[in-house]
Amino acid sequence: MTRKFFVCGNWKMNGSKKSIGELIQTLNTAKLDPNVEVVCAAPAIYLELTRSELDPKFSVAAQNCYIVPSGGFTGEISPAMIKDCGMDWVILGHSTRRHIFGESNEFIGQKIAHAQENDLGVIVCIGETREEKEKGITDQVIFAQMKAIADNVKDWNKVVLAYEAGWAIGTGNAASPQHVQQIHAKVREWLKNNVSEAVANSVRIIYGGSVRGDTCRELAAQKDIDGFIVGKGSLKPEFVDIVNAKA
Ligand SMILES: O=C(CO)COP(=O)(O)O
Repeated sequence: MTRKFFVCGNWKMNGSKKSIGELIQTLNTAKLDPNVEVVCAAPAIYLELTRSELDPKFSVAAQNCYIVPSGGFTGEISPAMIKDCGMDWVILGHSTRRHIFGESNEFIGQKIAHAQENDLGVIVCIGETREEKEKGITDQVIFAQMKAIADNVKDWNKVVLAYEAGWAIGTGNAASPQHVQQIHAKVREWLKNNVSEAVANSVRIIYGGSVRGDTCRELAAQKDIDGFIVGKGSLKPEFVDIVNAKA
């Protein structure tokens, strides 16, 4: 089964009209591997600007959403609004959301269910913190996250799983290709045992945590690494090299 390589630039809370405009120019004119699906996740306030200026061959993602269509939820945006403004994807469960904003597995599950009801693609992040890794509970943490995800997914064709080594995010040092491959293989095995073999074979599992132009090729060569979610590296021209990691 071939899984289309998937690279998401997660801009997080970065950029301005000027810098985003420049980044979009770079992406629109770059020579990119046509076999790669590329998604840019912009801050909510720049979503429409990004969608209108970025070449239609790219998708655009929101970085979060809420669990109901509308109402008295100051500061939140809904999947219906994200769709209404022309986006196809939303990132859910990013380690920022889990560990700075205290989102639980259960809450992230509710977000997944509601985003799917609105036909939004979901890029769902899983992964362990440094503390959890040191305690030796990585598998336990990831499988609990997977259970909350699987309990809420209706359409696996619209899910991309992102394994983010929490301890590698923003450090400049990615997890080793061997570590990432091992975790991705375990996640696939979990899917085979708890969802189905077809889903285990078809769902894309991408890696995040200090992916850089110079280290992405070795990661991309691993058999269960189907792409990347990229923070800092997605704000620079280097992102083009990461998209082209398999070319
Ligand atoms: O959190 C990440 C992507 O969602 C990774 O960020 P960095 O690539 O900056 O480590």
